[in-house]
Amino acid sequence: MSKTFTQSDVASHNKSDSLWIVVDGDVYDVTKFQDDHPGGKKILQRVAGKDASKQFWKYHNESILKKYHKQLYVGSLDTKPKAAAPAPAPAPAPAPKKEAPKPQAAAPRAPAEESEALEPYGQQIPFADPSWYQGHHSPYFNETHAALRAEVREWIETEIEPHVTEWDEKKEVPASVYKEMGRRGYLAGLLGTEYQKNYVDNVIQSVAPEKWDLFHEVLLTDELSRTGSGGFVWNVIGGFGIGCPPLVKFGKKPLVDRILPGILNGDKRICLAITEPDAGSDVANLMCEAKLTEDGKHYIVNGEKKWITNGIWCDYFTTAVRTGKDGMNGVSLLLIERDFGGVSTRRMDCQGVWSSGTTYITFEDVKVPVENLIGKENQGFRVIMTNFNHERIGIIIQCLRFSRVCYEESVKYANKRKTFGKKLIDHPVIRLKLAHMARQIEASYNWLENVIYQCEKMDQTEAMLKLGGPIASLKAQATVTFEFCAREASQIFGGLSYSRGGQGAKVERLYRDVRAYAIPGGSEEIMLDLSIRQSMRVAKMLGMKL
Ligand code: HEM
Repeated sequence: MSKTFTQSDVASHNKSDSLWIVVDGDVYDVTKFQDDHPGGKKILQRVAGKDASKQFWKYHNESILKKYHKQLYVGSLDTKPKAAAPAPAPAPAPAPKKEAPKPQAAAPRAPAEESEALEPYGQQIPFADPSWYQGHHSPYFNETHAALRAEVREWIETEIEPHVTEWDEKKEVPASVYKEMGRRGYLAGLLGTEYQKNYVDNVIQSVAPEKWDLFHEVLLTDELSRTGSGGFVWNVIGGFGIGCPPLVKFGKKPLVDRILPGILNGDKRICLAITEPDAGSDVANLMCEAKLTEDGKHYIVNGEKKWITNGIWCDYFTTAVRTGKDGMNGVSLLLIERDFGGVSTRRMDCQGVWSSGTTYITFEDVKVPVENLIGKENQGFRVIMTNFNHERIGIIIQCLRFSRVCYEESVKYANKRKTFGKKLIDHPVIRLKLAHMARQIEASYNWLENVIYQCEKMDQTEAMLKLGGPIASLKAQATVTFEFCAREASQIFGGLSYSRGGQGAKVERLYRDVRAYAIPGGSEEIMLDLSIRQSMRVAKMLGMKL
């Protein structure tokens, strides 16, 4: 139980050799911390023994208290109202008894039930969360999504968010976090398929595997992205989210059975290695070669891959290689294992997503058994194309939440910062910025919901044909929205988003992360062009009349 103090107890600790302050009814002993305080010790000494809530909130955001609470908190004022007991942390549910494992494709969703609006959730800042968080009706989200939301948000707010800035600066997230993603059963639900319950030790606590749908996947990625760090999100699901689905959907069963449990339980890491120093969006022209040995048992792989997310930490590389003639019909996918030897990885220095481990890879005479071929020889391009839709949807979800983070941070800051005698929010020019951010976020998110619903309803081939165009267009829409919101938020935060850390930390970081979303997975230019070309081609096939 925490200690209780009176106001006069606190007032007696008003000197630098014993310096206490009160923030929101909680008492902090900052005696030892004062020399390390980035804002200076004098400023703390001026409020020694006093309630410093007002001053504290002027200069910091919530994550500071979460981060320093354990180190500095000594008790609460006797006048502080008692809070309700926190909900116990979820213990992951064991996976059901294992049957012969079989990867499943997404099943069509049951017809939408007439939905009651869910209870409002979160801080109720208009447009800072999707509208169903504010008690609006939704045909897509129900109680199972709300339960998952509560579970993930609790974890992110207590264990992740307070450390994200530090991890970004260190360019690394502790390995225990990816492990925890597996332990909580999250990885098995992020593949664009049904929940892979037969391959994990623990299934997600709050949603029964048979109730899992693509909207749970959207929600999980969305809530992870509230950290406001592309580096964090890509660290935990970047390589996995694009490298693992081809294995699950097109890998041979013995290969899947052998390696998938290690990946989904968070013990092993996988990434997607397609891009090369000389082949980005132009995938059909990649050069990394795989030659079949004379006995037909192995491929010998030689070549380079560049900008590969998570590569430095990975055990497995879902790799695009040239096994045949030039162009798209000579491309195959191979699952390369680091243990085969001949695989070297080095970290690349990039503008953004610092903690994601962007990697340069060289393959030198790597001997890969033919059993590790994913899909059919020379037909890898189709697998890559199918995978692109999942990758792009991930990018869209993240970009839209990052846009919301920029907007939410701006709204909060605009409500406390005063200039020319008024709060920022009371200046019409600032409200106009917020309004332009919100309208783009909401329009894009509503389009995303529609696309996800179509993915649920269509089979894979139909989805690849009919949704390739809209998803490409929405990817461009999402990255442009993100860039706009990061820019406008930076203008609202001013100097605080120009320096790193502190109140503007999320905005400054996200501004640097923008290009990591606008370029990979298909640049905006390629996406917009493809959206029309692909949609026209499909419409022509389906009988478009011009
Ligand atoms: C529990 C007590 C406190 C802790 C743990 C704390 C921690 C920090 C940290 C980590 C920063 C670096 C910037 C950031 O990450 O936000 C900072 C900056 C600062 N703090 Fe504190 N602080 C505390 C109390 C206070 C109080 C009571 C005041 C004012 C009376 C204050 C004034 C400032 C100022 C002026 C800055 C510099 C802000 C800037 O760079 O714009 N701090 N503090």
